[in-house]
Amino acid sequence: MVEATFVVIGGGIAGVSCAEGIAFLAPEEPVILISASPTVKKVTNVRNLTKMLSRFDVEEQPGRKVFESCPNVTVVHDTVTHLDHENNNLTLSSGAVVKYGKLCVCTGARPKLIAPDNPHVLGIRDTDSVVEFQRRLSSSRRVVVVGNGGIATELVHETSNVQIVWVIKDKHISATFVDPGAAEFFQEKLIKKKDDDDSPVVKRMKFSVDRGATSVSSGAALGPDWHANVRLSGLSTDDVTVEKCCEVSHVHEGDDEWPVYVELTNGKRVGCDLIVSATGVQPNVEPFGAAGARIADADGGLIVDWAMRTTLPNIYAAGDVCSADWQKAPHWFQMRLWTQARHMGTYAAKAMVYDNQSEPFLQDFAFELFTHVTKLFGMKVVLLGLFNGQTLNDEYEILLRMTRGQEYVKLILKNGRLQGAVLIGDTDLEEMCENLILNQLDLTPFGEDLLNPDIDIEDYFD
Ligand SMILES: Cc1cc2nc3c(=O)[nH]c(=O)nc-3n(C[C@H](O)[C@H](O)[C@H](O)COP(=O)(O)OP(=O)(O)OC[C@H]3O[C@@H](n4cnc5c(N)ncnc54)[C@H](O)[C@@H]3O)c2cc1C
Ligand SMILES: NC(=O)C1=CN([C@@H]2O[C@H](COP(=O)(O)OP(=O)(O)OC[C@H]3O[C@@H](n4cnc5c(N)ncnc54)[C@H](O)[C@@H]3O)[C@@H](O)[C@H]2O)C=CC1
Repeated sequence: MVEATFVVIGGGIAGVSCAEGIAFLAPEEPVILISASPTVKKVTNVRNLTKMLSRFDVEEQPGRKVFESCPNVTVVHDTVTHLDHENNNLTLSSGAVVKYGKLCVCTGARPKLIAPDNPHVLGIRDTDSVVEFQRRLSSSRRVVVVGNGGIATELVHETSNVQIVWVIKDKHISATFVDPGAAEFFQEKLIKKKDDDDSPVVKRMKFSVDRGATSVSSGAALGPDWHANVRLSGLSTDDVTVEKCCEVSHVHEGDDEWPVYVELTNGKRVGCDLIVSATGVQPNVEPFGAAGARIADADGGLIVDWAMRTTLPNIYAAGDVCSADWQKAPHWFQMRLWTQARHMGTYAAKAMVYDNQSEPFLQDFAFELFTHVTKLFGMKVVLLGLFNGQTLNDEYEILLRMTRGQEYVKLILKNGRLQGAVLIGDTDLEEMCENLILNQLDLTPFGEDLLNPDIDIEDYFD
């Protein structure tokens, strides 16, 4: 049996940030990081766009290299198969037993697939799954993409030479991140230009709305721009058909024409070579058995309090595997994203080191405001605060500014105060919006001038 004061499970962003944080705060204490993946994720090149909004790169590196400057951290490449929380120990697939003083579970999540046992259904999570997708796509004429979140949006934009049937539950595309107005704005962006092709490729969009319808592998999740160096190309010509307000009701065996068919709740039957299920994630809690299930919420995430503590003694959790269950700041909520995985991992380290010590510690400022920067359809997208009016029960006003093909700015206001913002394109408004959400200044005197491009509103607030 090996033993360490601190043990972290998971070599993704949350686990590595947690182990790095402990190594910094408690350099004399032994730390063991256990990762099922041979490489671990290292956050590099952090660029702060505002006080709270940052961008970074993620590199996959051997664990030894990532922690070469942290002699108290040992990286073990193995899989945890069992937790004995009464005796504070873990069993690994090699049979080894690791005893912990404090444990942080950062085992991430895996794709929640619509038909997990069907060989024609694929989920995207780690490098292996992308390689598999790339291989299968290269011999595909038509792919059905199910889901309307980040992965589906990226795939529809990034793949070429293939017919795509995009099956979404909602009335508009990319609904996880944007409203119908921004979705409309993006449709024009489906005219894309690929580096490997001199002429622009025009994506034709056909929409079909059924208004009556109601609406795996052990690697770490991919990093930013994961598709940048991967050629995702099929065997046909570009064509995207969006099937709105519907779901897949059945997956049927194929015939001479198509290897597989999906039946949709709008009554259509679509033949294809491959189905990508981009339908969200499911936290990895299986190794924690009945105890894990007891301390998880309905979505399967390990419930954590404001100090990232689960309800089991000495066990913390961070990143995609956990479900935040504390009195949240008015403009923050959880989404399973890498900035949150990083903040949670770093903050769990602080909680693990300082818990039970007389020195009190406060919750990190990162949990005051939801921030996310990403790219959708090749455009910069910044999401701040209650960007979709979350928790406001439709009691808010919207201020909108749009320049076709260039920018889309949506501000969410309640009682004259800014609650959230969607900033698409190079708007340069992120800092101002962040400040206005945090300080809750009454903006009523400005009216619509808040978004008047001829008035430099930032001068008022500096
Ligand atoms: C295709 C794709 C694109 C994405 N794009 C974005 C984006 O643009 N912006 C964004 O913010 N987020 C994005 N995300 C989400 C982001 O990647 C995740 O939220 C984040 O990486 C989660 O980090 P994590 O450390 O919690 O989990 P993971 O990265 O999943 O890491 C979990 C780790 O735990 C290990 N593990 C699991 N079980 C065990 C076990 N039993 N024993 C030992 N080790 C174990 C795994 O090997 C892995 O190392 C994307 C995700 C995907 C899949
Ligand atoms: N740019 C970004 O920020 C990106 C973030 N991600 C993150 O990676 C993770 C996985 O991404 P996604 O799978 O896109 O998850 P997601 O949670 O973003 O979206 C899931 C989508 O699937 C739909 N869905 C769920 N069950 C369905 C069903 N049975 N039939 C049809 N549709 C169904 C939901 O309505 C939703 O649109 C998420 O945590 C996501 O936030 C992924 C890619 C890019």
